[in-house]
Amino acid sequence: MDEGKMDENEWRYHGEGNKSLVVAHAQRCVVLRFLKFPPSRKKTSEEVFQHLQNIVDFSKNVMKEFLGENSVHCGEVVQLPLDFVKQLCLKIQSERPESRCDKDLDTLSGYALCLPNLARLQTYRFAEHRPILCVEIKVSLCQGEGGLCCLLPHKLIFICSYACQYGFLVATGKWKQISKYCPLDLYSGNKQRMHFALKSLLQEAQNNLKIFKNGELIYGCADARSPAADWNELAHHLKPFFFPSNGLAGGPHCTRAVIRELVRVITRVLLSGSDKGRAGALRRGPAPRGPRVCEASPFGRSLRRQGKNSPECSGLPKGCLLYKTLQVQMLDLLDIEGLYPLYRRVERYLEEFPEERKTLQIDGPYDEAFYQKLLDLSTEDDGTVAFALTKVQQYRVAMTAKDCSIMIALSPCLQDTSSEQRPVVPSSRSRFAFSVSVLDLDLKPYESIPHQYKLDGKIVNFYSKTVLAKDAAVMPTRYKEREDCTLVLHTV
Ligand SMILES: O=P(O)(O)O[C@@H]1[C@@H](OP(=O)(O)O)[C@H](OP(=O)(O)O)[C@H](O)[C@H](OP(=O)(O)O)[C@H]1OP(=O)(O)O
Ligand SMILES: Nc1ncnc2c1ncn2[C@@H]1O[C@H](COP(=O)(O)OP(=O)(O)OP(=O)(O)O)[C@@H](O)[C@H]1O
Repeated sequence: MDEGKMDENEWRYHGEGNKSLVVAHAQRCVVLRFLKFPPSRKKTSEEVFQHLQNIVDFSKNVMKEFLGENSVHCGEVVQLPLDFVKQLCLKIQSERPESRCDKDLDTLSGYALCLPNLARLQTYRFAEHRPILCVEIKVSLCQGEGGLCCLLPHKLIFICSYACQYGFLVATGKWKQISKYCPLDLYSGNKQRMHFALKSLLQEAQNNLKIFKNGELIYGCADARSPAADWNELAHHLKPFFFPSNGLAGGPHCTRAVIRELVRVITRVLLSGSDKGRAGALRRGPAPRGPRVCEASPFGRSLRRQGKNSPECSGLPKGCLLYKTLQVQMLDLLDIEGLYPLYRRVERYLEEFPEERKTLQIDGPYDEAFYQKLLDLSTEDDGTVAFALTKVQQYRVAMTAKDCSIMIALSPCLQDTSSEQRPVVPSSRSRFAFSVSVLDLDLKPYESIPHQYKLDGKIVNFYSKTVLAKDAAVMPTRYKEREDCTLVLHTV
């Protein structure tokens, strides 16, 4: 990219989250990822540069190590002409969803990240000329055992932390309605449960699912408050990919068939082995944690009705990206209640020795030494700041993996599949070359720990009150269906 000759007309709005905004080049397979800040909180150019460089270093030295070379794209920091950034900002403003406009794109520093456009191409080296379908899944919280345990009249049940949080977010108005999606189903490795999770995401995409065709968003909410998407329209877009040469008639039968194919292909891709990463080698204590069954998932409830109440072992193949992200999510050997006192220990130390913040690598550099310390999974607290710090850093990395997105790109194979350079996944009427990547691997800031602690307290409070008050108006429908809880016990 020639940063000297930038023309805003060659770039278009692509998407944004809470902290960054992405624009894509109209012809080339690259994106620019800008930071966003609240209007009152501007940062200096040096701070923005350092923040972006930290993102690159963390991807390169930590996440690439854990998740593998091919799944993580670190990108590079680029400096752009300020005039270009200002014009670009004006050009895209009208396309931004209203709910994201509480923060402004950083137009002052001139720095951004340049990354491959994962919605358009499959690997860095390979420029695509074929149609590309791309599915982005924000996996969301999937702690092995995080969540709430409730004591019912006859049994103890478990609600995963995702369901707890979403029940809370629906009640507080952030999301329209509770989704049937449960990360524990997606991470179960059981095909039926994974199909159910993916269909649930397709029904209620919220901020968890987006589908792009040739780089354009065709499905999923650009805005939390967008109306529900239409399966018939989605099937119309997908039909040429999954039923290329047959005259499958339109209508509900066709829609179902196309959606079923999509769900099957995505499941196969998610279960496929990817390149090496060291997450699988993370040593754990005697009882390995893994996804169990969540009461809030209709699938989980039906398993319980069949008497399959005990946690299932994770059936994910070790080489697949889901397995590796799960291992990183489980780096938090302590939940937030256990971690908070350790965070306070580090805080007290920093209050006394503020100059130590740098040596402790609280805000970077995220280098090889930082990575090595993450591998220490000991749980015996010797009362030191070093122990507390390791747990705090592991917690931050685990939170990052819980909030990342997986991007799956599918491109129909040419007749001669033997010439494919990449792995191939079959569907019933076609074959796709595919790639799987991970997005949004920005390390959660140290300061997010008190936020998590407060949020956790609010969620527990919300559930205690909701369950105990049996408030039919606030209680999500699927909790209403079951017996009332007599007591919400504790977070686990
Ligand atoms: O605060 P939470 O738990 O609601 O999670 C935030 C997410 O909200 P969600 O629960 O998915 O609706 C939030 O997602 P949205 O912006 O709502 O799509 C972000 O992922 C946020 O991360 P960051 O601040 O951008 O690093 C997430 O913040 P972190 O807590 O992971 O830092
Ligand atoms: N390299 C990329 N290629 C294609 N699309 C991308 C790329 N990086 C980001 N995007 C798109 O831009 C969107 C916003 O990016 P990202 O998730 O990194 O933002 P964020 O503000 O960090 O998100 P969050 O709110 O989850 O923290 C993504 O959902 C994805 O659709």
